[in-house]
Amino acid sequence: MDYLPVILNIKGKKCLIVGGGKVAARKIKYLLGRVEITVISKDFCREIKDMNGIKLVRKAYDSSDLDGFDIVIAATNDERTNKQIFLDAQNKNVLVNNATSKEYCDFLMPAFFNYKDFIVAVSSFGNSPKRAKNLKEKIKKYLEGLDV
Ligand SMILES: C[C@@]1(CC(=O)O)c2cc3[nH]c(cc4nc(cc5[nH]c(cc(n2)[C@H]1CCC(=O)O)[C@@](C)(CC(=O)O)[C@@H]5CCC(=O)O)C(CC(=O)O)=C4CCC(=O)O)c(CCC(=O)O)c3CC(=O)O
Ligand SMILES: NC(=O)C1=CN([C@@H]2O[C@H](COP(=O)(O)OP(=O)(O)OC[C@H]3O[C@@H](n4cnc5c(N)ncnc54)[C@H](O)[C@@H]3O)[C@@H](O)[C@H]2O)C=CC1
Repeated sequence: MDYLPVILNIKGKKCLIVGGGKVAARKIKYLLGRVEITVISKDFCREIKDMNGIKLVRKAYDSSDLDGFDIVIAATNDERTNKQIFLDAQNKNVLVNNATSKEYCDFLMPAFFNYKDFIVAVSSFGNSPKRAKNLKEKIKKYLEGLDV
């Protein structure tokens, strides 16, 4: 497992999300109000359309779309496009997360929650995101009422 857990400082980073469905919407919410966000997609779900403070660009992904960004999240439902985004990002030194393949990610998104002065995050190294989510929920319940 060639992974190292880190806490990424995203302050001032320019973030691109490719894809406009529910998975993109969830990942946008993690960043919303904290960084500059652009979303490129062939179409956008209602939840994304209703978000304030993000730039929406209706188009199919193209390699030049990455220019000027620090971080990209590939969240289309087309694995080939997401893999292409990963390859382009590697070429351009853009940090990349890919919603359809752990193999083509620089970083994975853990299941996480804020707790008091902490953040608690759980990863299955991409092997079982649903179980990571379930474990997160159990830890959350366990911590309720605990004095840390
Ligand atoms: C590798 C990774 C890349 C990344 O996205 O960063 C990835 C990849 C994939 N996820 C898939 C499926 C699902 N993912 C979720 C949920 C979450 N997935 C998240 C992270 C990650 N998912 C990264 C690894 C995390 C780790 O290390 O464990 C969470 C934790 C964080 C977040 O992204 O928000 C978030 C919980 C948020 C929360 O609530 O806390 C659910 C359940 C649900 O949506 O409720 C399902 C349906 C599962 C089912 O139903 O069985 C598929 C198959 C798609 C398909 O087959 O179509 C792939 C692709 C593949 O596995 O190759
Ligand atoms: N990582 C994760 O947490 C999870 C990942 N998934 C996977 O993530 C993928 C996306 O899921 P949803 O958001 O539910 O899909 P969706 O079908 O709702 O949305 C896909 C979006 O990608 C856009 N798109 C497709 N090709 C494009 C291109 N070439 N250029 C620009 N935009 C393009 C579409 O217009 C659409 O807006 C699915 O393949 C699913 O299997 C699903 C659940 C959780």
